[in-house]
Amino acid sequence: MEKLKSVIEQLEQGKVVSNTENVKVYEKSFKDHEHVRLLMVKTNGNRYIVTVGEGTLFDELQGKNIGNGKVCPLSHENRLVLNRYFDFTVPRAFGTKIATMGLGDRLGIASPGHIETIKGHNVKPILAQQSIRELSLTNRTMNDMLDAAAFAVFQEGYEGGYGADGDHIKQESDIKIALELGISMLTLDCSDYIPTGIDAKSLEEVRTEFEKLPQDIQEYYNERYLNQIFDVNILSLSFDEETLIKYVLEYNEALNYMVYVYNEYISKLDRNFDFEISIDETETVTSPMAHFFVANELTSKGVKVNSLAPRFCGEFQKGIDYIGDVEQFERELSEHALIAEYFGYKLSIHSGSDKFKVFPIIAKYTKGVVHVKTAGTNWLEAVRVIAKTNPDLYRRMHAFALENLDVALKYYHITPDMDTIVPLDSVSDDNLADYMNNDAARQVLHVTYGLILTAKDENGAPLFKDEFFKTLDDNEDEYTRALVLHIGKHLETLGL
Ligand SMILES: O=C(O)[C@@H](O)[C@@H](O)[C@H](O)C(=O)CO
Repeated sequence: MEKLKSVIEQLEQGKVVSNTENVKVYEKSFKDHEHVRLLMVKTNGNRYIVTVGEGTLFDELQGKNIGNGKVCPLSHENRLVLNRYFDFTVPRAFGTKIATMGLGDRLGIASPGHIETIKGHNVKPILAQQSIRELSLTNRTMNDMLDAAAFAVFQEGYEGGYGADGDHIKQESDIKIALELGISMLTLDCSDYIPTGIDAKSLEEVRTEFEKLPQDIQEYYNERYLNQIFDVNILSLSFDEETLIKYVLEYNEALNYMVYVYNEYISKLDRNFDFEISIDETETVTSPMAHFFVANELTSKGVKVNSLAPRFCGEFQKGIDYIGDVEQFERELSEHALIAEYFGYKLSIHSGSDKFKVFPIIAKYTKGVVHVKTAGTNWLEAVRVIAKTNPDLYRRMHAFALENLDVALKYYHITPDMDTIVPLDSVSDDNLADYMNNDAARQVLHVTYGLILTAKDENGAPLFKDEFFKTLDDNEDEYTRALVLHIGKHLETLGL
């Protein structure tokens, strides 16, 4: 702390503060706000906001008084203070007219690199984006995610606006918490309400199930869809009995939940908000017709969505390129895009990490109005930095990931070809980062992140976490460069 005395003095005198041997200064964070000066610095691996001046902002920030100033940790309480005084640190909604990119940060340290990455691109960043699955696997809270993003925008002096997505939320209790904490976007995951296997059933089988639904529901759907033609942009859609019945059986319950959540929570918010519907994390592929059916029902019930994530044909597995028939994908995506445009929301592409084969197709049909989510690839870039800068740690993490893969497969669907992973003892330190160019190794490291970050030794001490964060902190510029390169490639291929 004493090392920060001279920073305080220089701030008081209105001097430009520069790095010293012991203190890294985040120059872009400097703010002079109503007689209070603030600057973010790092010393001994810890970041602080150093402040001098007088007034309520100075008084409200909590920290240690040194000389005439104060050294404030990046605590949750101090984040709330920044939110009250600096609007740009508060997450905001972006509506349906501009592209947005979900930049999930499982570590809470990637956002400075993401902010650098989006410069010069036509996209707004959703810097805070974590699913309940990710938060529980990493032992983090929604507030940890929000704090990290707000401090990152402050550190980088980024005033262009960012979003915070409560991603893949299923339970009502989690919706309530996330909304109260100030998220600007909610991704409602309806997969628990979408039964699988309906598509494979015969007309007779599904008809029997349909007839078990209340009479008024059956009539409602029959009247609305049978013997009708729907003109959707250049598409002309009509439903036969079997198709309609299957969609009703697949989506009726999910639709009820979407409508309920919208009426109960989203429509009552007194702030702009991005509401996303996700029907992607299920084995039931969303055909363009099914997409239309869901969207048409939502619209008729007054539900306003900002984006919708279908389950596309083929496979969007985590951390690797698209698997499947690219021509079929193009045909279907073009229709999904027309449907989204017709209803006035953005198509949302989940598991958007590394889908380079299909990004140009997505770019062509969504014409710069799309939402793409990434998360795992940002973690994998951190792992790449570890492989380059701390080979010994990488080796231990890699071995641990292979040993514990089975546990991680309960949470993620991946199909890595394990035979393509070169044995660790045959790879020199200089080549360890090449594992991050091998699909199977990427996937193994991708899905085991939670296990790696929470593993403990026999004394209960973190097995990797502390060393992992220290290594990345010592190499923060390297991590930023890696993200600029890799996520930059995403943005360029997406034409954003
Ligand atoms: O791993 C997760 O739970 C999330 O990051 C993803 O499912 C997220 O919604 C996503 O699609 C990131 O690519």
